[in-house]
Order: sequence, then structure tokens, then C-alpha cells
Amino acid sequence: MSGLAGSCHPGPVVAVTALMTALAVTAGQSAARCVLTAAAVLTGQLSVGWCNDAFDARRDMAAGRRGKPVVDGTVGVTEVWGAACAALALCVPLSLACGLWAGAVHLTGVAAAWAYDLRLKATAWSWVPYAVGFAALPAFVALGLPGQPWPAWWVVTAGALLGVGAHLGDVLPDIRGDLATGVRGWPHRLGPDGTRLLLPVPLVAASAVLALGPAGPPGRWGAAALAVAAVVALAGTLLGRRWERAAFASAVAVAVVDVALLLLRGTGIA
Ligand SMILES: CC(C)=CCC/C(C)=C/CC/C(C)=C/COP(=O)(O)OP(=O)(O)O
Repeated sequence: MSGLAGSCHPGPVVAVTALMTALAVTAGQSAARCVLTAAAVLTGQLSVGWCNDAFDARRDMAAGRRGKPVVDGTVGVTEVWGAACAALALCVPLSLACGLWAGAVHLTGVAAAWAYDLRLKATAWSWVPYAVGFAALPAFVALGLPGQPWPAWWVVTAGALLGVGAHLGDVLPDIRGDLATGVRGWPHRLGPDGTRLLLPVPLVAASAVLALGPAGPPGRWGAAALAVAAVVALAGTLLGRRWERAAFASAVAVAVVDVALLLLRGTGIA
């Protein structure tokens, strides 16, 4: 059981599910709908995480990659595939139970993420599933509100930008190891320096869209958050020339600002 838990990419699964549940609450979904939204997002994320480890198992074993349960032998590849398919099978009705449009949008995001796992991860298009998947998540929450309102442009755009930033940040620490095993996604083609320099751009752009996108002035908190994000990103870019970890840490800090802004703007996403 711990092997299965470890191979679902538990960190992102918990973080994305918690964030979307919080967004559902602030956006004004009913308690029952919030539970349904959380369950749909959880099963979608689990299916993508398990599919990723199951599909990569042979390569990870050949590379003797540490920290992967299928490589350590704490879970079998067949079990991980079974879990991925079971989670996906649950995700379909749970998503559609939030409404036809909401379900279709969420399942499009999940399908894009499976395409990442099965094919696009090792291509120049590796950023596309992240953009589509992360844009779909707030759209799913908005369309799950009473009356199925269309999401605001700025929340979908910010989601896509956060997704691109998440992709660059996820790959940055692994670029050199991945290149040794033949994976050549978009960040690998940019190289470690190119990825490090580009990383803050979509994240600060997301801050700007979240602060300035909604109608009316950004307010004191919005303006302060945007200023903090810009300063932290600049510091990360300068310090990152010497310490790559500083670039990564500053990107995480800007992403935290983005999440706070997203929740602050939660009531107006539709
Ligand atoms: C709506 C929705 C489902 C959105 C998610 C979007 C998306 C593309 C997620 C991918 C998550 C994932 C398993 C990354 C692992 O990447 P990796 O294989 O580079 O990392 P690893 O080698 O460390 O496992």
C-alpha cells in the first residue's frame, strides 16, 4: 500500500486537490458540490500520477532511479497500472456529476495529462498538457457553480501560465539526469540555464493576470502581491546564476503568491 501511495506523486496530488477544493469553497460551491469537486480532482490527479510511474517504470528501472517505488520493488508495475485505470474509471462519473460542461472540461485536462505521460513528456510539446490541464482545473470549478457559468478569461489564463511554470519547475532539478536517460521535453531542449531563466516568466505573468485581470482596480493586496512576486523573481534570477536552488526556491515563493492571489480572487472566477 505504501508503494502505491508513493508512486502516485503524492505531493502534487495533495497540493492540487487541496487548492481546487479551497477554490471551490471560495467560489461559492455548496458543501456537497465541494466534496464532489474534490473527489473528481483527486481521482484525476491520482490516475495521472500512477500512469506516469507505470509508463516510466522500465526506464526508471534501467536507470536504477532512486525513490521510485516500482524501482525499489515496494509495488509492482501491474498494480500501478491497475490503480491508474481504476482512478480514471472513477474520475469520469465524478467529473460528469459536476455537470456536463464541467465534466467535459475536467476530463479534457485529465486526457491532456495522460497524453503527457504516454507521449508528450519527451517532445517539444511537453508544456502543452500542463497548460491545458492547469487551465482546465479552475474552469472545472467555475462550471460546477449553479447555472454552470463560463469561467473568467483571467482565471483560465492564469491557470495555463501556472501550469507552464509548474512544468519548468518540476523538470529543472532533473534536467541533467533526464538527458542521460534520453528524455528530451521542452525544458530539456531549453537546457538548464534557459529553463532557469524562463522559469519565473510564466509565474510572474500569472501574478499580473490575477492582480490586474479582474474588472476594477487590483486593490492593496493585489498590488502588493504583484510587487512581491516581481521582486522575489528578480532576486531568484540574479542569485540563481550562482545557486540553481535559489532560482527554484524563488519560483516556489512566486507560485505561493499566485495561489494566494487565486484564492483571494476566488469569488469572481465566473
Ligand atoms: C487536470 C490535470 C490532471 C492536470 C495535470 C497536468 C499534468 C500534465 C500533470 C503531470 C503530472 C505528473 C505526473 C508529472 C510527473 O512528471 P515527470 O514524469 O517529469 O516526473 P517524474 O519523472 O519525477 O515522475
